[in-house]
Amino acid sequence: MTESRTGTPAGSASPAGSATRSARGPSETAVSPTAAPPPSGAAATTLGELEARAAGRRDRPRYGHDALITCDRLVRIFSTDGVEVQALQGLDLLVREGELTALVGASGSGKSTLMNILAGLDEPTAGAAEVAGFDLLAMGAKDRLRYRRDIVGFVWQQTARNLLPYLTAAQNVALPMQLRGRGARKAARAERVTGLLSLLGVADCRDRRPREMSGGQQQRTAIAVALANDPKVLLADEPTGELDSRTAEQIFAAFRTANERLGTTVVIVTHDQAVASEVRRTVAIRDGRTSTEILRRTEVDAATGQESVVAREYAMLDRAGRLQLPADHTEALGMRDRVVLELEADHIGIWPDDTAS
Ligand SMILES: Nc1ncnc2c1ncn2[C@@H]1O[C@H](COP(=O)(O)OP(=O)(O)OP(=O)(O)O)[C@@H](O)[C@H]1O
Repeated sequence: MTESRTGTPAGSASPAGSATRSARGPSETAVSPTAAPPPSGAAATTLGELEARAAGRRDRPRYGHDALITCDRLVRIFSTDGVEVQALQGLDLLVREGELTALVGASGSGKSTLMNILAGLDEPTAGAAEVAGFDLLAMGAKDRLRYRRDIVGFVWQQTARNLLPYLTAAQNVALPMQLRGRGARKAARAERVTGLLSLLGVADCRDRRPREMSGGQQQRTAIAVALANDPKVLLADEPTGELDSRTAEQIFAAFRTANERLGTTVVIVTHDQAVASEVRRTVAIRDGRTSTEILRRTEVDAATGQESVVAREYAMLDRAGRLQLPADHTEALGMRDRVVLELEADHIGIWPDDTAS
């Protein structure tokens, strides 16, 4: 430990803060390019340099420019009987087109709140949210309707909520297309219904009503309904919550099929660890913010040619430079309230507050 370390509240470390004192190493500029004072004797920053720096910032691509879903410091506050609950507390999330992402998190962490906002069913209190070019805070009633009909499809946990009980599977799938009321003719619609039901493995259920189907068949039909109008994004909130683990696996396979065969971007909220570990990207939400992310990739052993999936966990650094440290890490080292940071050439060290004892 050296004097250059900076105390920072534990669980929300701000590396940008540490760079101001620990000004050394190649990563210094990447962390806080403007914070370090010029070395003594160095020429003061010229007006030209300042202008060039400002122009560089102007020309930087905007946050989320290449993402299909962008949540930028999203806040949702619920007020009931004078009590405020901050369900989302500045959540950042980017999802690129074609991704299949699982969202996990403890009960009450804000997952459903986020899904309802992305589905266009609820509006955030502050921040920005954009999906496929639709600004979810600014869109009017007409755009909201078009957004919910054409851009997003939704599958709920409760199988009964996804399908109309008095319609057959085929009629349920045809309904969103009929409600859209333009484009495809009747024959083309019927062909799409048949195609979706067989893609999802429930062609044999086409003339059955929901009560004549198993829970798994109902959820697969629900995915077909959600895909009827060829949405860009398919959202699902605990879609396997009411199913046994084998059926849950089949439902998850159906989401994967939609993702791989139709190119639909899929975001699934799940408690099911087996489901979460099946996807390439799992994002964890904690206290209304994205906290950690697990990325999985396939590696091929150069010697044996054998393939294996390698998972790596990342902590999220938000746009304000805040880093959420996993609770098991901070608890293991007795980190509370403040930690000590040190900027090194290729990493930032974090230590428990040595004045605490
Ligand atoms: N309509 C509402 N009115 C008041 N508070 C709400 C409302 N909806 C959600 N909340 C609160 O916001 C917080 C986040 O809730 P949310 O349902 O998003 O969590 P979750 O992560 O989906 O939980 P679970 O896994 O149990 O479904 C909770 O404290 C919840 O009580």
